[in-house]
Amino acid sequence: MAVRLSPPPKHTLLAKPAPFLIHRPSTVRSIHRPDIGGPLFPGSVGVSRADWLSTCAILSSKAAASQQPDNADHSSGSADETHHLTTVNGHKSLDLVPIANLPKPLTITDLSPAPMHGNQLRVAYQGVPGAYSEAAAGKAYPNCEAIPCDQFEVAFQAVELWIADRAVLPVENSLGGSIHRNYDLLLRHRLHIVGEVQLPVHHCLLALPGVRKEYLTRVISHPQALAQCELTLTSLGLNVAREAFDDTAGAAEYVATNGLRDTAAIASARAAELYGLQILADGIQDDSGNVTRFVMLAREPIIPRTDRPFKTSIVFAHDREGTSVLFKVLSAFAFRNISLTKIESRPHRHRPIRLVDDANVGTAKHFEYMFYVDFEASMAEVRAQNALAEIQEFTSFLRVLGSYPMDMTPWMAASPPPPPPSSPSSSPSS
Ligand SMILES: O=C(O)C(=O)C[C@]1(C(=O)O)C=C[C@@H](O)C=C1
Repeated sequence: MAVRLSPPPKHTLLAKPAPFLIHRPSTVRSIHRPDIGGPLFPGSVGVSRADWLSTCAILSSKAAASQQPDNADHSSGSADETHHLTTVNGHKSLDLVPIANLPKPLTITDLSPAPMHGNQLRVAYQGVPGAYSEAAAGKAYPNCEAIPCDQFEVAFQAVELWIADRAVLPVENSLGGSIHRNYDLLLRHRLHIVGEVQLPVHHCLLALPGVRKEYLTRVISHPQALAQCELTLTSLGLNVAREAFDDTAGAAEYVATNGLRDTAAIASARAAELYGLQILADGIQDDSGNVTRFVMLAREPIIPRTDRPFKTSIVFAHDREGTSVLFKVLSAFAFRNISLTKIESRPHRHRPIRLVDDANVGTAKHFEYMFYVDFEASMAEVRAQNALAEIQEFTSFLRVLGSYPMDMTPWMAASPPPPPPSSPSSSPSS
């Protein structure tokens, strides 16, 4: 059963910010922890699971101590965030399309006690079967049972409530940039990043059989997919409106179930197969090397190691005037020869604006940010521990989101997609 949170619009680009609040009083600065008998980051390389868990817990507790509860938001954020669009049920469907057999995405109201399951790993993703996120789940966890969820938020909660064991969620695309919604949700929820997977994304223009490009008046898809194909759509000479949809495969399903002959969807070849659509154009992403990076989330962190390349993701905020804090943070990595692979800033929802009073020139309004940084080192390395210990001295909030193996799989633009994982209705759990 798929009961939805609220009757959502079919498509939207409107943003409603998620009002999460997070702040730690600036007095909590010391890295010396008498309660654990020493410094936060012990200088030993081989951390035990208990050490690592307590390190995470300590960092997390700083956030938890000052985080204000907020359950009010279940809606979408900015244009490249997820939107509350419904998949289309109960509409006329094509005879050839076995859509009724496909699993329906989980919704907030489905998040009740975990169902019985076998020993197959259950992996939550956002979207419906045929979404790139489903393929990413299959690449991250071959042979998993992929569980579709209608929103990113639901995928987080599915893991927290033991309905799923893992979630695999997109965080950035090489053309479209960051998926901001998931950055915000990483902070609001308590899951740990335990891995990453990079998926080549090969888009197709899909329409009902017999439909020609000239018939099209609109193209629907996930905002990221629309952004990734913008130039190609124009060069194809399509004079069409672009409309945002919850996920690429959901857009394909919508075209199919509603018999729309003036609308095409941007989605995967697998979505074409699942929903009985024809491929009008193949490889329409603006760059053949288009790739989306997904993170794997779990309730427990993994023990960081040093025997293979690791990446660590952190988020921090500071409450000091001036510009030097960011410089100091970056220096803490640079001095230790630690490469950063990503830096992202998001509004500091608790204190988005700081007024700086300058008697001579008026009142300046500075925006405040949460900074997300990924760096190439394992938390089992002393240099990473020392870098974070130093950073904690001049930040007001610091949390390790995860320390996890880097995705080192060789990647070629033309490589075939991984085989799809099984889904609840297509293969019984063992
Ligand atoms: O809509 C899908 O198929 C998704 O899996 C989502 C998503 C995204 O959020 O960026 C994932 C990969 C592609 O970059 C396009 C869309």
